[in-house]
Amino acid sequence: MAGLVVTGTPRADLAVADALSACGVATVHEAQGRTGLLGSHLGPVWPGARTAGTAVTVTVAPGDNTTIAVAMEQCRPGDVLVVVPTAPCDMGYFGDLLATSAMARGVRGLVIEAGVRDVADLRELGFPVWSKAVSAEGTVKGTLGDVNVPIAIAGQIVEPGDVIVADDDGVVRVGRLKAAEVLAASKAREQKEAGSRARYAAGEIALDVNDMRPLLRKAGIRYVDHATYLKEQQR
Ligand SMILES: O=C([O-])CC(=O)C(=O)O
Ligand SMILES: [Mg+2]
Repeated sequence: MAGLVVTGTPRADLAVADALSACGVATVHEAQGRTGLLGSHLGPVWPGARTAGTAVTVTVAPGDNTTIAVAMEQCRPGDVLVVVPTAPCDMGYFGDLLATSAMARGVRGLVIEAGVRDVADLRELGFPVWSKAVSAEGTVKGTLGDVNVPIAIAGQIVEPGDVIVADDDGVVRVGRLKAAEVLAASKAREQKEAGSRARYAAGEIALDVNDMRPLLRKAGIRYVDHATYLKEQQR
């Protein structure tokens, strides 16, 4: 039965969320063992959007945004709304009015596996949104979903209070209790990449920076000069 609103959900540490945001989605995804990435069909509705915060999870009935209004009351500064319909329906559940309300409550963004509208206003407001679709078609009100229960969205399970990190590359979820560990791994990866970047800038190529030559030999790579290649073709 829908209509459940769980209150008092523990949240991940916002300082850790901010530090993960500085590392970026790609680094965080790699650092947590290439897990947690939401499907690439969720993209930023305006370029340059970047956020991180703690998930307030929301299920909505298809074509009905009632539960987003219910969830807004549960939001605290630093939260990110993570919304999925209980059956696919890409209508515009969220626009500039709900964004204005969210910003007033300190909500840092929206991730939704469905549609949003008023995109020019969302960009103007600077409210970051990652969605599956843009649709001017509005939703109705009256049927309930749930707030702050675990949800399946874009191929991942998101638990309320998890860290959500989102930027131009997509959206990644980091488990609340793993966040500090993933941050340490992300920082280590950033340091390693800084070393690689310096070598690339100095003219080295990936084959050497990543020590790939033994791997190529094992895979059977063969270099032939052009004349030999032609002769081989004529055989
Ligand atoms: O009001 C709605 O249903 C969604 C919307 O367009 C807004 O938030 O501005
Ligand atoms: Mg609107």
